[in-house]
Amino acid sequence: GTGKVTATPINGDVEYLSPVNIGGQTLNLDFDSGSSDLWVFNSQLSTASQTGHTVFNVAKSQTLQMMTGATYSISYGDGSGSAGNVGTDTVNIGGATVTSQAIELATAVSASFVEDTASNGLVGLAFSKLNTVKPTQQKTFFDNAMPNLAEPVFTADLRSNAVGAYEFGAIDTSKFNGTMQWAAVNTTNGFWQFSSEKFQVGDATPMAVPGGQAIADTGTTLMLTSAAVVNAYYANVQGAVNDQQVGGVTFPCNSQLPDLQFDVGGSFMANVKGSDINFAPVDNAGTTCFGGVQAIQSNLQIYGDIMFKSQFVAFNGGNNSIGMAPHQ
Ligand SMILES: Cc1cc(CN)n(C)n1
Repeated sequence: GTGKVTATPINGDVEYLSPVNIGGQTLNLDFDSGSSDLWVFNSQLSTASQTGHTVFNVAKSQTLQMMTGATYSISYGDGSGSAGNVGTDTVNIGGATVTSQAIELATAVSASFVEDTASNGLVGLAFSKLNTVKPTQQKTFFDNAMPNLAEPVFTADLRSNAVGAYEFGAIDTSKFNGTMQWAAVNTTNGFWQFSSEKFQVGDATPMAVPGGQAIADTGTTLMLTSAAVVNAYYANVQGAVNDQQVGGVTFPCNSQLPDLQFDVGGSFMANVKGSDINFAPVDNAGTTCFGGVQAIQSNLQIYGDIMFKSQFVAFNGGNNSIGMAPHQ
């Protein structure tokens, strides 16, 4: 079968939320190709933590079965996290259904999750080896669904300030331009990881990347790469400054940002539109804007939603490859 759900941008494309049916209850969740736990806000949480959220009511599901002695605890690159117990239930994502999916039920969530009332949990879509359930590690929705999918794939069609889609089991060729190009994924670290050794602005000299590896991460808002690449890119932008106060590079909102090409698997260069690199204003007047490409100190670069807004991406769990093509 196949399944398709909307991916709705929240608060200026900070995250994208999709409806998921769990045991008959529908919650808006954040699909995260950079982690491997499916966890939800639920009726076990303190009233304070539940405030503003749609929670999964553990008493109301006819099909929820608690997994005795199982717990989870996860923390993310941005310092957020959650922990709790575990059950299994039927999960239906736009028609793709798994009857016994591990549902991780938060009993504690970090402040940033409580404050983010649009999101009621995450659906981890990286590799199951990263799943945090103990004593028995659990499989992701995609791993469980794959045998029954028409094709062992899911795609991310994320749009700038517009509703996009996640689809399981099919690649909708009407959603992208030209031929999709594919690269090998290295699953050793449990991510959708591929080699990405260089960036290029226009026809300038390509910039090398330390470590030369990147992950495709729908759960990260920005595109995070080396400081050297970030500085070289924004050197093309009049008035760009690295503003410690704000926490990264800003520039005048009316800047003409150049496109940025990045290497995928050593086999092709994919493009990020300059317009997508203008992430958001930092001041009320909308004079100064925050860059969508920012620096991290890591040999593993993180290509988040800024990249997905320019590229339609297919994740192939059958042969562990990643496909990209410019959105239609
Ligand atoms: C909640 C969450 C998910 C991710 C990316 N995997 N981050 C950085 N934060």
